Amino acid sequence: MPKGRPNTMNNYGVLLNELGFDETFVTPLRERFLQPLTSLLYPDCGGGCLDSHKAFVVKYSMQEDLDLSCHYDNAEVTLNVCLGKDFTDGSLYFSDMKQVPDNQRRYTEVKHVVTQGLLHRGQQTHGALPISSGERWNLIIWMRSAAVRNQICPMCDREPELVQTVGFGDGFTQEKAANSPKMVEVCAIT
Ligand SMILES: O=C(O)CCC(=O)C(=O)O
Ligand SMILES: [Fe+2]
Repeated sequence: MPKGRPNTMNNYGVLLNELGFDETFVTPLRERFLQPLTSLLYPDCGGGCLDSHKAFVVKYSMQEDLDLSCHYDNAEVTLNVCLGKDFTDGSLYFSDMKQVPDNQRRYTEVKHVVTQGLLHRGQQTHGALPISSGERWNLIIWMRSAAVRNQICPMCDREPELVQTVGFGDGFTQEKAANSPKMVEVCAIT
């Protein structure tokens, strides 16, 4: 079965839509359980009107990716769940929102506990430190709000130019008919 990379940063992992998990698992999780929380926590960045997502599992091991460099997500709000397995080190770190210049950013390390989920703004810069043994697997859900990203692309900070696609694409929509097809942005960085 052909298999895509989870995103352009991680080399190892799996996209959950390729396993058919969107309709059965991720969409109900987002709508029923995550959006009530994100509405309260992140009303400033679309937490109350999330309407699509990109979900994937990332894998780190001694022979594969060890860490993830500092970045922001193609998301308004992100859920990151530590699935295990056994590993040492590999903490997450968080810094300021992407608008803060590199040389003024402060960093906080967060030890991620297996089974626990962590919500954060997608545009807050973050990364994962190298593991020093074992395997680290995380479920990542990049949640998106068309109402927010249709105004300005969160990856290039410009007005989106749209091309038609199937599925959620990168979460942009053409604000015409309610049932208009989903669109993907041409400069997508995922
Ligand atoms: O490995 C992690 O826990 C972070 C993954 C991440 O930040 C991402 O995929 O956007
Ligand atoms: Fe990320």
